[in-house]
Amino acid sequence: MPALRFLTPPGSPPVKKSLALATGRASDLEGQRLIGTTRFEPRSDVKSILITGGAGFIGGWVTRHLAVQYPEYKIVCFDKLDVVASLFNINCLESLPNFQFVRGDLTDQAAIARVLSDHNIDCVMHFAACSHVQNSFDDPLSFTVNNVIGTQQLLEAVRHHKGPQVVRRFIHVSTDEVYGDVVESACDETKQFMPTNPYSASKAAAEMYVWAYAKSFNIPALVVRSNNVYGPAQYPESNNATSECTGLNIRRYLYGADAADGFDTLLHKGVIGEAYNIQSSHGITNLEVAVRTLELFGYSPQDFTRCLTWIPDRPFNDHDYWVDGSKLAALGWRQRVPFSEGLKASVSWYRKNLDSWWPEVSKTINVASTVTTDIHHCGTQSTANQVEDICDGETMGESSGLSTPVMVSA
Ligand SMILES: C[C@H]1O[C@H](OP(=O)(O)OP(=O)(O)OC[C@H]2O[C@@H](n3ccc(=O)[nH]c3=O)[C@H](O)[C@@H]2O)[C@H](O)[C@@H](O)C1=O
Repeated sequence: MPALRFLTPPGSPPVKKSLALATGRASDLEGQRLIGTTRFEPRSDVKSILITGGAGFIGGWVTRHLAVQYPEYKIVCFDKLDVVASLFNINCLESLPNFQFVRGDLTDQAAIARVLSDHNIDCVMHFAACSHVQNSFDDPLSFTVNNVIGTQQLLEAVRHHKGPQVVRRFIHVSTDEVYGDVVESACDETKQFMPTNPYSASKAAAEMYVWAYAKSFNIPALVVRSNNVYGPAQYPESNNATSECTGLNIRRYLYGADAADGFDTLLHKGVIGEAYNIQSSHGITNLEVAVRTLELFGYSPQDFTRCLTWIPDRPFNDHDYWVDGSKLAALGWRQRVPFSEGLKASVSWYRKNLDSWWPEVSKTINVASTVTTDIHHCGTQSTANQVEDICDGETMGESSGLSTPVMVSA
């Protein structure tokens, strides 16, 4: 099979090593491509889609999904390949004639302009961003540079892109975090932004530029604010599966395949000028995530307390992002994968692939035998009691009767 056609702007570091590593180890995936299930009638006004951050986690799921499900579209993945990205996320596409990878940085407007023109881009899906909240407390300005200035450089390049094709759809990937803490009841897309950390502030700022460019320069934009996405091929951001705060913070988890279906639905059916929440109905506490993960690694309840340690919490930690996803549901999207099955698929995937995806990380994690989970303690209930409750089934739980995740073999 031809090697991936990686085009890199002049002066970029050679990708040969990681390319050989990537293509050489495609077999580790047993040819599996992790994608969603939806396929719509291709749009007549879209031929060539630029996916920024397409070698990352959520961007990777959407890149694989669109490249495999839509041979009618040219899919151009633009990624700077920072530490959280991996060529393994896209090397399974190497044999597809409609897929192209271009290495480049969003803050380089000229590089973006070249890609827009060289590939006659008429649709942009903007995933590239610094996304790890914890890191934004330590290095907030890099989030401004990458997420705000990077988005504006992209908008400027799109604004000035006047090739034979102009951009007809600009899908901006925002986040549910722009709302800040949403605990009392589900919020819809009209809720006021109340970002509480440097990451979510940078995403809120980026959205403001998108809406301003839409108004002033007619950028045909729609915005997506998703709950937490999880699943195979997510960079393991910390050495342990750590969970901060009391362990009782809630997140609503969406398996990668369901997220890919959500973005696919919005690519084909989303209305320009609108924002859409992607809502997961599976809310679960950090502590329960940790306990469920330990169970999947074969630990028994008496081991849990030994594996759970408390470390300092984030400066501020949103308790929940309870969003209402009715607008997207009205377009026909449904969440399919229950958290229990998605977590099982994820754990099994990491046990098989972690050491090849991110060798430098896997050296610090002995995935096979040790999963220690750090829980931030600022609550009153002791770990043991909380863990007991979870083992006795007193948990957030999840809706049942959803089908298993889809993995397409080559
Ligand atoms: C939609 C957003 O999802 C992600 O942000 P979020 O902070 O909600 O996700 P995390 O996975 O970083 O944290 C979830 C939850 O677990 C705690 N935790 C996480 C990682 C870790 O190493 N230890 C932890 O204790 C954390 O305190 C949270 O309460 C995504 O990163 C973001 O881009 C989104 O847009």
